[in-house]
Amino acid sequence: MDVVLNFGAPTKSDDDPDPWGNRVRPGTVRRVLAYFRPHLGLVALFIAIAALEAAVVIATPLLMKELIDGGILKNDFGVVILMAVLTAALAVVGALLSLFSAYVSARMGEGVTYDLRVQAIDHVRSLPVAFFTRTQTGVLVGRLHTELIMAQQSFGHLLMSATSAVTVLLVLAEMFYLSWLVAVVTLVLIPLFVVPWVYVGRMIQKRTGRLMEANAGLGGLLHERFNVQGAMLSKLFGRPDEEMADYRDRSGKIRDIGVSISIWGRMSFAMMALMASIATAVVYGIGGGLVIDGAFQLGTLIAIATLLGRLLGPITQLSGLQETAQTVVVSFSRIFELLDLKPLIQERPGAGELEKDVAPDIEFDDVTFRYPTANEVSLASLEHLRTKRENEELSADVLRGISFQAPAGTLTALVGPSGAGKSTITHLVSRLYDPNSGTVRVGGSDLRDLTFDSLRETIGVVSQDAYLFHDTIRENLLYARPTATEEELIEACKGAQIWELIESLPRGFDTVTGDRGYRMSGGEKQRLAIARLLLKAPTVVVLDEATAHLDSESEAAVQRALKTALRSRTSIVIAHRLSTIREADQILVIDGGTVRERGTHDELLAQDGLYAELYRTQFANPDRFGPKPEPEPEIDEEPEPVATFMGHGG
Ligand SMILES: Nc1ncnc2c1ncn2[C@@H]1O[C@H](COP(=O)(O)OP(=O)(O)OP(=O)(O)O)[C@@H](O)[C@H]1O
Repeated sequence: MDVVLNFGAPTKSDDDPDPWGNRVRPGTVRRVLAYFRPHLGLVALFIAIAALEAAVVIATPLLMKELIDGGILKNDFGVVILMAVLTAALAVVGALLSLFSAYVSARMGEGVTYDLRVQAIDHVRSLPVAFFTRTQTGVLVGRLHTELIMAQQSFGHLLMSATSAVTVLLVLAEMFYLSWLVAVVTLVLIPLFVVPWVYVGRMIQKRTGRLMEANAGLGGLLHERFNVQGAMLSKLFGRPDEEMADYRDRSGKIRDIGVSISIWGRMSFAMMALMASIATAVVYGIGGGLVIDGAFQLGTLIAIATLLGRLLGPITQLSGLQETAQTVVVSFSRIFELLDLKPLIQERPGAGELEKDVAPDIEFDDVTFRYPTANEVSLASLEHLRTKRENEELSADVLRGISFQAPAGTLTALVGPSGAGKSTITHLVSRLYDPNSGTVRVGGSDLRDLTFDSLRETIGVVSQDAYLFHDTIRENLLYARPTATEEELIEACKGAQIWELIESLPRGFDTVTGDRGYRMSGGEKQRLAIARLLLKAPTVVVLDEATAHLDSESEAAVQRALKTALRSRTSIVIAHRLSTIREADQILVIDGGTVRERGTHDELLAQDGLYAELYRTQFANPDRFGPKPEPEPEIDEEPEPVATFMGHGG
């Protein structure tokens, strides 16, 4: 059953180059069939209904034959009435059967699509962050949604083709039974009918592909230009006349293809009607002669002509069978391609849990790391801009032999030049990536031996540009802990120095924020992210301090918020502010992927090495480490036990 087919994406036109992965891999058909195993009952029911439907289709002409030959021509009123009633009853049965068949095929198709969709979404959810950094969101969503719908629709057509095949066979058999001569003539006529039909179908399909592509292109452009940042950029830097000309050009293309599709569509209808009329004329011509010759009676001729009418629809359905089957296999294959992408970071069977509410220590033991290749984490077909060279291209080691210990409840500051590897170290702490060699341990356990749940619970991350969902402030906060009470939310916001702002908003926690709605400043967003962290109450905090130049009020607020957030937790901070660096229990100076120097602020200054140089340059260039904090906020509070913050381990 395995096939190897060439294909372009179902939504693309023939001349669209599909750079990689454009082959259906062997085994796809078997895999598609496997999805039907749970629905075998429905499959059997569907086949039974298809056979019954076909039987109804061929029974009606026989009744008409009897009505004319046995009733009208013999002046038998009773037979006429009986046959007319039976014909009407069969029509009702046929209509009910076709409804039932539509229901069963939809249940089957939707069932298979449901299984595939849930499986694909679950799989994508489990992929590491590296996958999402490479893939284009729009293309990924298209794969999970649009292409799946296409698979389902094509699959529906395929099922209807199965019914059509049974009907065509039975109708032809009956025609041969009634008159082999007329049946042979009909068989000769079929190719004359099918060939132009297939040609017109291809024309329409090609143009539909182009239309979808043109629509997707315009849609993508509008999506990019009409979001907040895009609209702002285009207002500040855009060239309105040229941009409008581009929109007009694209819209014009969509209009032209639309016109062409509707003409070809009309042509296909006209052709169908024409061919049906010609075929009927031929059948009546030959059949009429045979009736005059006495070869068969008038009723038989009417029955044959009626059968002919029932033949043409299913034949057109079958003429697209190969293409439909190909679309089904291709669409499924593209989902399978995604399902076959192994997550680089996986939870080991039998993985353990860290002790809750106790700040653990963190240890890097001779860690070496390079970012994975494109092929290791993603699919070329989901990235528009991947070059072939990138597939296997190995990056240089970004971290080399990193070893350090961050004792429980202490603050470790990472400093160093841009591109030194500081963010990469934090990525390994939160297990966004695994090291290529060496070990990262939290609370004495290799991260690879811990469950994802335990890691999520233990480690809280605040990035430079905190992401907020387009939702209310309340929902954004509850995302960290859905069970938090109103009081806990307020307490967290107070700790993060953001409560005053929220309180001043007319709708308070119910203010909608995120990309649209109330747009928070950089400092406010980071404080809200800190509130989220306080609610989650992790025992390890990974923080990338904002480099953005905050005004002194925001700066002080963020600083106070951090003091609460980091208290008694084991913290790894990419530090940009002198105040944070001075408070650190140890400073690691990262340079070229190695720990170049380590110690406290005073020790490192005394060494007069890279740190001392960075320290000096930050005074020359305050933006690097944030504003010069004069006077510096002092940390004079004693560390508190971890579980004191709202009783949730913080
Ligand atoms: N996904 C990636 N794939 C390949 N290389 C990467 C990737 N992310 C980062 N790098 C490279 O790894 C090196 C270390 O990057 P990293 O972001 O850890 O530096 P950093 O010290 O945090 O820099 P900065 O202070 O500017 O944020 C850089 O050379 C960077 O270009």
